[in-house]
Amino acid sequence: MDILRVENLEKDYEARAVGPVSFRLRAGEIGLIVGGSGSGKSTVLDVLYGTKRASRGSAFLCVGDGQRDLFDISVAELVSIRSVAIGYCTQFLPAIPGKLAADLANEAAYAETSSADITELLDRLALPQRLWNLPVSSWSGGEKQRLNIALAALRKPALILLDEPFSALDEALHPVVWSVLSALADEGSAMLIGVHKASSYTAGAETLVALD
Ligand SMILES: Nc1ncnc2c1ncn2[C@@H]1O[C@H](COP(=O)(O)OP(=O)(O)OP(=O)(O)O)[C@@H](O)[C@H]1O
Repeated sequence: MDILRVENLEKDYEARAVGPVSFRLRAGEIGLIVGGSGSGKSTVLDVLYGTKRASRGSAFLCVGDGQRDLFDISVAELVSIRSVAIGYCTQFLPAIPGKLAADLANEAAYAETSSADITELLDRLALPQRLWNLPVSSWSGGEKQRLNIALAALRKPALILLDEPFSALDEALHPVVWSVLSALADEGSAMLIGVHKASSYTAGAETLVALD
């Protein structure tokens, strides 16, 4: 089943930045948007999340029993759809001063998620306990990036957008993060990941959009 169907997405700034781009993403599929710096990966993810407006095109997302065009809905409906169906891991976690990882994780998790499950996930992502009671604003870039992924993994939305999820991580952590993303896909979340290039650890993910 297609969870997302994008048709002729275009984004212009002063000049054309992206498109037209069309692709489909199935439930449980990991799809890549591949392209060099400045090719438009973040722009595609931003317009799907609604932080930027598409200039033309459609993006049909399965919501409940129907489909909604993310480019043709009210702000209120977009906010409501995001809260249940879309997660966005940007390259940088906008940390609220004073917020602890434990607070963020508890807010993201469903009521039935046990604290042992949260602990296990943070451990798997190599986020040791010594960090949990430190404000997230003091964490390193790579630690924040992994926490962002942990928060998405706890929410398990139908669609997760990830912008360069490996950019601040050393190579040893790439398969660690990939295994968490693969497990999420196995549970049914579809993922769209912007990366500079496909690599060995992204094996199994299809390149849906090649930009340049
Ligand atoms: N608000 C804006 N106004 C004008 N041009 C913009 C704006 N935002 C992005 N661009 C341009 O659009 C193009 C695509 O940018 P985008 O950030 O999507 O690229 P990217 O592939 O994600 O790059 P990177 O890998 O470096 O993060 C770039 O040339 C960028 O300068």
